[in-house]
Amino acid sequence: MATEIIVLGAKGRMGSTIARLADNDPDYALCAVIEREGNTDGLEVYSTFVSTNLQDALLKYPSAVVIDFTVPKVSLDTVKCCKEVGGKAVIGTTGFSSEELSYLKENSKDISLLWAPNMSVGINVLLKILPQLVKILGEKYDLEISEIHHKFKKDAPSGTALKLAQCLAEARGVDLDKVGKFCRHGIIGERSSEEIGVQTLRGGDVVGDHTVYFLGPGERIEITHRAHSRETFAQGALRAAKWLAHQKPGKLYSMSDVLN
Ligand SMILES: NC(=O)C1=CN([C@@H]2O[C@H](COP(=O)(O)OP(=O)(O)OC[C@H]3O[C@@H](n4cnc5c(N)ncnc54)[C@H](O)[C@@H]3O)[C@@H](O)[C@H]2O)C=CC1
Ligand SMILES: O=C(O)C1=N[C@H](C(=O)O)C[C@H](O)C1
Repeated sequence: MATEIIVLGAKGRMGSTIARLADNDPDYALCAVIEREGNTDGLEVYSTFVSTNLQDALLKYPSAVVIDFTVPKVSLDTVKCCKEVGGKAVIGTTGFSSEELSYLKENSKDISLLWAPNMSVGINVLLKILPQLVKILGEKYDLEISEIHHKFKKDAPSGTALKLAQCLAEARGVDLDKVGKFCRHGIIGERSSEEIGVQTLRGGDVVGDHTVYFLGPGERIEITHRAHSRETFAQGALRAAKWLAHQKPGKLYSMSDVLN
């Protein structure tokens, strides 16, 4: 049976990619496309329910999974709405504060909720193998991350870079809030061995590049993931929705649960 989908932020770079793919794939039924008020022009191309109100769409299609790639404030409202009406949601939005992420976790006890800052297979496989590299290479290898994104991106560092940094910190058994180095400028002194640097570049139309560096004595390893197209994230989001449609609430799911 086709998985019913509601796409929120349907005119965005990600929302439009997801809506187009879902509309052309018999495994999915695009039940509704939602945009902010004053920004729905052109959405009639999908021949589906067009609205500025998620609650209306969820009441009409109670079994549908909401896919939300918008901004943090809107995604928090999505969670609230799903809780009130009884919906499920896949959230790809990044830039949440730690309090906002706690809100997602808290509500995942009551609604089926998945959040992942990067829905590509490649990044999620990388997250699985990084801890092994950290442990094998040991303390002599300094850990750094860089990310490049298009000039329209609003949050920094990227959600993926933060997730990668979190993964490295956990593998080393340290607290990212203490060892994360998000800016270097001026006479900063020598690098400490425990710090994990995260650097941001912005420009042009880069879809999303992430590099993890292991900088050791006499050598270095650089592992780079480059997204060639937003379709790689969109396919991940659709796969996550298909999976989430059959999950009960209980925890804040992530892509590692889907790809298991
Ligand atoms: N998890 C992942 O794999 C990925 C996550 N992202 C994240 O997804 C988010 C969106 O990225 P883009 O699509 O590039 O942004 P975008 O700015 O192109 O799209 C956001 C869309 O949300 C709409 N929107 C705003 N308020 C709304 C409301 N109240 N109701 C309905 N729609 C509303 C906007 O009008 C816009 O069309 C960002 O946080 C980005 O970092 C982006 C790519 C992949
Ligand atoms: O805003 C984007 O474009 C992207 N955002 C995500 C992030 O913040 O990590 C994922 C991807 O790299 C594209």
